[in-house]
Amino acid sequence: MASPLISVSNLRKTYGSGPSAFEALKGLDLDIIEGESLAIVGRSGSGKSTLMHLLALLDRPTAGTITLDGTDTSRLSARQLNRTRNSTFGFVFQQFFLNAQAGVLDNVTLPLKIAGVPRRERVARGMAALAQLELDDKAGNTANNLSGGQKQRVVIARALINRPRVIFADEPTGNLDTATGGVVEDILFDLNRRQGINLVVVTHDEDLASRCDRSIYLRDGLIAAYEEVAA
Ligand SMILES: Nc1ncnc2c1ncn2[C@@H]1O[C@H](COP(=O)(O)OP(=O)(O)OP(=O)(O)O)[C@@H](O)[C@H]1O
Repeated sequence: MASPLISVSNLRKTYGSGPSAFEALKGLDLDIIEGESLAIVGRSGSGKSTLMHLLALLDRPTAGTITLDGTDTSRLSARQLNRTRNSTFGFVFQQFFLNAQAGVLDNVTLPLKIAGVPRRERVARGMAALAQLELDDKAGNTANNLSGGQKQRVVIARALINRPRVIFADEPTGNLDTATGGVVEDILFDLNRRQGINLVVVTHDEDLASRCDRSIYLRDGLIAAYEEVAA
């Protein structure tokens, strides 16, 4: 069997301390295999976003380990974590997190700017990413002047700009109508199949979950069930 890209062992996350402490994750074990698509599902409050934030190295666990490509991430400094996140992961969140006043191209190339890539290369790679999402004609627009589906495609272009190994998507179609959401889903699964980019999707949408290779169901901070979807 292929070695896991991300391996999680006895993962725990407690928010707060003392009497108000809340154990959101209670000891999870999970391997994410290179190239797979994984849905994280479960009721509100079951720990889905907490798990995704930890997997994406946006937050640190209270206990347990997350190994990325053989590296124990607890050994990385804040700076190394930032660099690893920026170079390895792309993010597609429900609320877009676009700078509404900035241009589409500037939004898409922001991760490259953070990484110190020179402007000429930023523009070339940004335009290529926008072309991939059929948005190159919108490069000069401000992000505000786009439809919901176009905004989510800009977010995907930005997620792709660093050629990520994993895209983390939190309710990626939550703010979109069914048809537009379907287009965004198709783009994400196409990237997974054609480019081998891992997808980790938090969703309440059963249809979206069923398109993933595998789902895990969280209940009260633990994995209650695993489900493989037949190819
Ligand atoms: N910063 C925080 N401080 C205290 N408790 C928190 C914090 N973040 C999350 N929690 C609690 O941890 C639990 C899990 O939250 P989480 O956001 O991971 O759930 P979720 O499954 O993603 O929920 P939803 O589907 O509603 O987004 C919840 O009970 C929540 O109230």
